[in-house]
Order: sequence, then C-alpha cells, then structure tokens
Amino acid sequence: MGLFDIFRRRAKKEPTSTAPASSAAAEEATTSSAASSAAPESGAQSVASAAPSQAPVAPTSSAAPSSAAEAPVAEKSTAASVAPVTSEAATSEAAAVAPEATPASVASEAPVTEKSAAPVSSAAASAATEPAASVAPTSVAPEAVPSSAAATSAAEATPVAPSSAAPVEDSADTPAAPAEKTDEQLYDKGLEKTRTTFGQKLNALLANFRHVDESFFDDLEETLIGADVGFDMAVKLSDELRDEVKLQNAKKSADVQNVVVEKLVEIYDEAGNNESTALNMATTGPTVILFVGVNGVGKTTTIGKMANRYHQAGKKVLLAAADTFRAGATEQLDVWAKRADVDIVTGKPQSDPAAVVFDAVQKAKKEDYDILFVDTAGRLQNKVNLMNELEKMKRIITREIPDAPHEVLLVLDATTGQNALTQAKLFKESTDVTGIVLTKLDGTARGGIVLAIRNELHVPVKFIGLGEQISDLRPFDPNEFVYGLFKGLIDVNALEKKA
Ligand SMILES: Nc1nc2c(ncn2[C@@H]2O[C@H](COP(=O)(O)OP(=O)(O)OP(=O)(O)O)[C@@H](O)[C@H]2O)c(=O)[nH]1
Repeated sequence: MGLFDIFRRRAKKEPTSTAPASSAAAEEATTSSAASSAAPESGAQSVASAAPSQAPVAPTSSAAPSSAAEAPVAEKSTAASVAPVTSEAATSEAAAVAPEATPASVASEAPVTEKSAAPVSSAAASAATEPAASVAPTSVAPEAVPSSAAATSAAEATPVAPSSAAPVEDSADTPAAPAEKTDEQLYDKGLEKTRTTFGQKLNALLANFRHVDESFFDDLEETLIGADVGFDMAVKLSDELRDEVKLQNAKKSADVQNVVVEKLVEIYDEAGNNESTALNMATTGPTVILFVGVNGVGKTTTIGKMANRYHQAGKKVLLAAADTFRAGATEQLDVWAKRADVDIVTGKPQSDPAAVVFDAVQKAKKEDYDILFVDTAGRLQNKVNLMNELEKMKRIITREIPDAPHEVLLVLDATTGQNALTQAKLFKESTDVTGIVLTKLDGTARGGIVLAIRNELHVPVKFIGLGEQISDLRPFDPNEFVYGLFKGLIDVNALEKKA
C-alpha cells in the first residue's frame, strides 16, 4: 500500500514500534535491509542522476569536505528562524529588500570577481576540530561574517584555481551525507516537533471521543487545519473519513486514530503520484539551478548545503552570487562557498544580477562545471520589477544554455506555515517553479505543510532542510517523511491484519 510499506518494514525490524509513540522507535539507529535501500537510494538517485557516468568520490576528496560538513552554520540566530513568521513580517522583510531594480541592458559589462575556494580547505579542516553536536549555533549577522576574501572589487579578482574536485566514480553508491546521521535519524529528529504536536492534538481530540458524529468531524477538521495540513486537505480527509470510519467499523478511539493517519497518508500518497523528487539534471554540459524565494527563508544556506552535497559526490560546483542588492548577501554566500570548498562568481554591490549570472554561465561552460547554483535576491512575489529581473536572468541563462535553467527551486520556510503556501502560489503564478525546497522543518511543529503543498500546489518538494548544519539537507523522501511524521501514531499490527 505505497507509503505504508515503510511502517511495515520497520515494524518487522523493530517489534516495539507497534506501540504508539514508542521511544525505542525514535532511537532506532539502523534500518531494515528493505528500508535502508529505500531511504539512501532516493538521496543517491538525485545525485546519481547528475552524472550517471561519473566515477565514485575518491577517499581523499571526501575526507576534508566531510569534516567541513560538521562545521556549524551560524549566520543567523536559530531563535529567529524558529519564531513563527507572520505574513506581515515576511512581507515587510521582503519589501525592505525590494530595491529599485537596476536596469542593465548589457549583461556582460558588469565587473565580476571570480574567486577560488581552494585556499579555504585549511579553514574547513580547523572547523572540523569542533564537534558538531556540541556547537550551539550563534547569532552572527551576515554582515559580520569575516570575509576579507569576499570583497567584491574587480581589482581584487583572482583567477579561479582549477577545481579541487577529485575524479569521481559512480555517485549512486556514495551517499553525500556524513556517516554519523542517517536519513532516518535526521528525519526522525527534524520532524519530532511536528509529530509530537500533531500527536498531542490528535490525542486531545480522541480523549473526548465518544462516538463518530458530525461534531467529531468538525473537531477533526479544526485539528488538522491547526496542524497546517491545509484547509482543502482537512476537508477532503474528513469527507473521506466519514465513509471509512463506518466501513472499518471503528469504535475505539485507537481504531479511529489509525484510520485518520492511514487516510492522511493515502491522500498524500495519491496526490503525489506523478511527482518526481529527483533533480532534473543536464544530459550534457552544466546543470543550472536557480533559487528563488523571499528574504530569510534559507536560500543561501540551502545553496551552501547543496554545494557541499554535490561537491562531496564528486561534482564540479560553481555558485553565482546574483543577490547583489542585500548588503552582506554576497559575503554570506562566499562563506558557504569556502565551507563547501567550491568556486563562486560574484559581482559588485548593487550591480546588475543578470551580469553575474551571465559571467557565471560563461565560466561554467568554459571550465566544464557540472552544476551552477544561482542565488537570487529575496523578492516579493508581487513586485513586478523584481519578477521581471528574475525573468531577465532566466532569459540570459536560456540564451547561453538552451535547456537551462534545469530547475527553478522555490525555497520556503516551513515555520511560516500557511504563509509559505501563499508565497508558493504567488511565485507559481509569475514564474515556472519546478520544485520546492522546504527549510527549517526541524524548528517547527508545522511540518504538516508538506501535505498541504502536495495536495494544493502540485509542485514537488525536492529537498528539505532539517537543521542549520551543512549536512542537514536531504533529498525529499516521502517514505521517510510520513514515517517521521506518523510513526508513533499508528498501530502497525492493525495495518498488518488488514494487509
Ligand atoms: N533550523 C534551521 N535553520 C535554517 C535552515 N535553513 C536555513 N536556516 C537558517 O535560516 C536563516 C536564514 O537563512 P538564509 O540562508 O540567510 O536565508 P536567505 O533566504 O538566503 O535570506 P536572504 O539572503 O536575506 O535572502 C539562517 O539563520 C539559517 O541558518 C534549516 O533547515 N533549519
């Protein structure tokens, strides 16, 4: 039954998981053979699709970056990212950044500084001496990030050193994530808040459960909306449940809980039938991936994490700092480039972002980069000039590489709940969003937003951010996701009996 297989597989491996909310389940360190093939595979697939013919990562190249992967990421405060963001806050933040778009007719004329990330490896190595778990993220404003090398003056331009990426073997069996956190562990931890909150809400609802009547369904709808699964999903679910509860003759509250979760997973599974979570990669030449989204959602951080992931899989990665408007944005991306040990193309502050994109695409083509990640200014989706600027960047990319950009990834902050959904709808109306990166799932109880996105937007979530560290990004795996969300809330024995 699709997404339920993971519950069965893990239940077989781990008998205690049949007890709802088993803490043993949370501590499960290894996956069953079937499950382990399911989880890492999805991550590997996305990477593997990047360059099927590549060779595996040489041990030497993975050693330094994986140490770097443990370095804490500390551009902004965690507290800020956890605090729910109101739509007003998000709007004013985005609006504050919305500058007068600088018209630029000749893209190639803006000075662009190219820098090599090669000298950074010692910094990465020293960062590696700090154990990741013990390092609390600190609050450092992006502007305060020390980055002398990040000065964007053209005078300081230095030739880009040959990429340090080692020759690669088949990346399909080289998971980019560091060994200490499996996908399951990261999903488990990252979705803990949502799982606990949803579980509590469901428990509270079922505590008053007498029998299934209209008021029960009203309360259920409210509970689901409160869990951010979205209005449509909540109504759809309670409609379908009316029949299902009767059909299954659910009388005890535990039965009803099972039916609720089963139905949620089923609707979610069906809605994503035609969705591919893998990144669309170029068959030849560089893959170009454009990141869009309003301010503060985690675009720059995500690019840094992605750069690290693909670099570790042996790809030659280039970043383009096309957010030339926000003070500190270029420096922030430069810090990430160093951490991930990849190259970056930057422009002068306030220069035309399309010029940076042009130079980066040229460089990516000439120097055989595998992937170019483009950071863009946070734009408010209804600011026409900024949307025009985004279109201009896309035109330049397509002119240089006809099938690019290969992805336009909209980055959304899960902590903003329904506001993220609204942002996504507006972005989708004005540009071709091909996938979503949902960040900060670890800092929120609003993980139900993934269900709403799938049900209402039909744009696949391709990656999720489950923490601030460089390794806390994963390709989205629906199996791991529903398991992380509902594992303590479903009686697997009952599932088995029905199967
Ligand atoms: N907990 C958590 N924090 C995250 C995650 N992704 C990003 N962040 C934090 O979110 C904050 C904002 O991230 P940025 O990458 O600067 O966001 P941005 O969209 O690039 O913002 P602008 O550059 O202002 O447009 C930083 O403090 C990040 O550390 C995540 O998955 N989990």
